[in-house]
Amino acid sequence: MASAGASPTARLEVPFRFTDLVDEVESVRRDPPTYVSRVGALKVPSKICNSELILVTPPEAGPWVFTLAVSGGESDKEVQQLAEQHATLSAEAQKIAASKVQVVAKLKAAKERLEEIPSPSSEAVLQAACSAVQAAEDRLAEVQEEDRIARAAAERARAAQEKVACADAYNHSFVVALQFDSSWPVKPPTVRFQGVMHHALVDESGGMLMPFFKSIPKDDRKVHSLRLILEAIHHFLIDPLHNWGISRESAPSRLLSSMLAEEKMNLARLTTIRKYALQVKHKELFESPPRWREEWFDPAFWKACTEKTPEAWRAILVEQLPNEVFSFKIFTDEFLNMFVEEIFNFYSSGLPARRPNSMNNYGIILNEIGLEPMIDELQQLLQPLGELLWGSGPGTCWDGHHCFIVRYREGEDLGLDMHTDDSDVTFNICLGLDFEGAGLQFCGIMGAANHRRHTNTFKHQKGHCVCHLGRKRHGADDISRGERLNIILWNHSSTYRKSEEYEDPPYEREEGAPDEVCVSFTHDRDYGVFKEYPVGKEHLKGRGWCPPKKFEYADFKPDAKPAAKVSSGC
Ligand SMILES: O=C(O)CCC(=O)C(=O)O
Ligand SMILES: [Fe+2]
Repeated sequence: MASAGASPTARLEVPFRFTDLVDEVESVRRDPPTYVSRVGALKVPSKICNSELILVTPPEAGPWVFTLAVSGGESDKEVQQLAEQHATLSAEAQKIAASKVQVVAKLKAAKERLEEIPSPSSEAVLQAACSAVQAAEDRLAEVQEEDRIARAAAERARAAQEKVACADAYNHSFVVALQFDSSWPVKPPTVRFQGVMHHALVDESGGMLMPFFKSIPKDDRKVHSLRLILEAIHHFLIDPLHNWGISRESAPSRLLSSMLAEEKMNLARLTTIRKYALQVKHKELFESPPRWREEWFDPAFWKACTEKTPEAWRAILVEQLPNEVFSFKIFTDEFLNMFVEEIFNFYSSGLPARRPNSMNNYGIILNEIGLEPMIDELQQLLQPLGELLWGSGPGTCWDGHHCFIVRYREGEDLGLDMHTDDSDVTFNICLGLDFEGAGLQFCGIMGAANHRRHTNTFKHQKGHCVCHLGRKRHGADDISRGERLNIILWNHSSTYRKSEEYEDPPYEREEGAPDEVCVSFTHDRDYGVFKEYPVGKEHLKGRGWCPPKKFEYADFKPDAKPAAKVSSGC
């Protein structure tokens, strides 16, 4: 928990009262600041990580998590005006610099003329030449001063413009989770950006750092208020250095350059989202707030979502492998057709899209094209299922996701090498289109003695979802005909990721040689013993990490690294 270092007296004067916190939340819901949207409910998380790094059910007294979206829009008017002056001031500075060049040339010419005057010359001629040199020197001094002033003004305007560019890079609604406990309002809540956030001044998981908490203004009672915290988040998005109480001039240059690099990434992402917003095909997928329609879902799935009982969820599940792999029908054809149309519309827009990971070369990250709010909602619809299947760990408290499309067809990617996901629980939904082959092969859980032993094969079916732990080894067989598109949703739980189970999972010695279908050319040290490296992937030979040293099965033989190419020397 971040501490604002409040005095013990204040703690006594303003004790924690849950009803006060609820009142503050409800006041924000009734009358939100212009930069706030998607105000969620105040919820007790289903699990917390205790001091022994074990996930436990929280006690009665909180914590409480409140999520809402805060935008960095409405950038400072004064800064905006300064930015507008930038063009004028730079043009002025350029003009002055050009006239300085002219005056320097004049001075040079006047000096040369003076030197060329023959020695026995009239006093008047000499006098005139000296005056010309003097006048040019005086003018040069004036222009140099003007030049200095104009350059400084242009530099100030440029810095202001940079600030605006920064505000533009964060002029977007970011979902933040505030976590309160009974030290409120003496101490602030933790504040964490839940979605994609490229920013140099937040930690790896999107959490605000200490200087943010130190600078939050307090109310008349000298304690925190929810509105002041929201205002501080909004200001952080507009001008983070000012929010941290650091002037741009005194900020270390390494910090400035990493801020600029992150701003650029965020701006590039928002630029694609903003441009695509003008050419989307199905506006209902991009509504704010997002709204999933009943008719998009298979009726039994919708029933489970609305009934919210374990029985209703169990009724739709097909257990592909006990406790490890499940499937269910999720979408109707109406939704699938619309969604696929939208994806192809994005492909044909020609807008840049980052690839989901190093293995999928033709996918699109859905959070990068403006679908993040929809996926947030989908994740919340699926959360009870996560709780039901893996609620003591990876299936609990999902508060982040990486969601993307994978595409396979002739001439592009055909299948996917064996791997595990950077996901706590993965949902993999088949959008179609029309294809043959492409079985999804499952092997063991990473670190288990049978990690590379085949467990089952799942056959993708249009509109159906298969779910499994991210640590379960899996890979897709090559497609033998047609084209396949799937939505892959990787769910992340920041609570689970703090636990020892996640941080330091057990790792066992492999029980024996792997099954051929389970070996991976990107991960394994012995792939070549079982299969030929695919064409173009030979350089990976001998570079894998799995199984790690000391965890190899008996008689394990690693692949040798390919011999370095010897230059012919000519
Ligand atoms: O193609 C598939 O069905 C599997 C994709 C997958 O596992 C992944 O992208 O992580
Ligand atoms: Fe995967």
